[in-house]
Amino acid sequence: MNNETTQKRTNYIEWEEYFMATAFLAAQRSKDPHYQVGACVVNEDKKIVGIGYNGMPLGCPDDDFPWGKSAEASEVLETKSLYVCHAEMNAIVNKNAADVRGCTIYVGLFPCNECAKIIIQSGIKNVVYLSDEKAHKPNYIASKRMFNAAGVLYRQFKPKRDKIVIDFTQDNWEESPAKLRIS
Ligand SMILES: O=c1ccn([C@H]2C[C@H](O)[C@@H](COP(=O)(O)O)O2)c(=O)[nH]1
Ligand SMILES: [Zn+2]
Repeated sequence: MNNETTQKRTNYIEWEEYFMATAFLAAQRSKDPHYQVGACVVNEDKKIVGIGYNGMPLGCPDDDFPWGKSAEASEVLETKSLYVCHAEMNAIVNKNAADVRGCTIYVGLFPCNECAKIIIQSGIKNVVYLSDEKAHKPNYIASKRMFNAAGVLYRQFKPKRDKIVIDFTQDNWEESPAKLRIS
């Protein structure tokens, strides 16, 4: 008996899950011991045109620059804050399209004021974020003020599932095709 299925799969991830998961995968490249942030820029045709994560600038070795955060004002040069490129900035400068006007940026953490400025100036029109845990801080309040004034729409991503797990072990491709566990 031929039990080949002719129906399409139904357990596939939705576009928004795909873009946010791409941002989260990029975040796994981050060397920041406290925050791993990823960002994914998507155009109006649902094509990914830029990906980035928080990291040291090109030519600034991860092992030579500081990753600590708190310090006396006199020691600020030995904190990451003066050096790290934020995920949003990297995703925008890494773009593989002429520009990112009208795009949506998917990001794990609501953008800070510096990223908000770059987002606005680049022409990105929508921000989809997961965490807003820094919302009480002045620079994040400033981000919302600028987005509101500039007409950049922002909304929180509400995941329909807790996990998307990528598993590279592949015993039998046909019997268990995509080793992507969704829960
Ligand atoms: O818009 C943002 C804000 C922060 N990040 C990254 C940069 C740092 O590595 C961490 C923590 O930020 P702090 O300013 O030290 O709190 O998160 C980012 O990528 N994008
Ligand atoms: Zn930022």
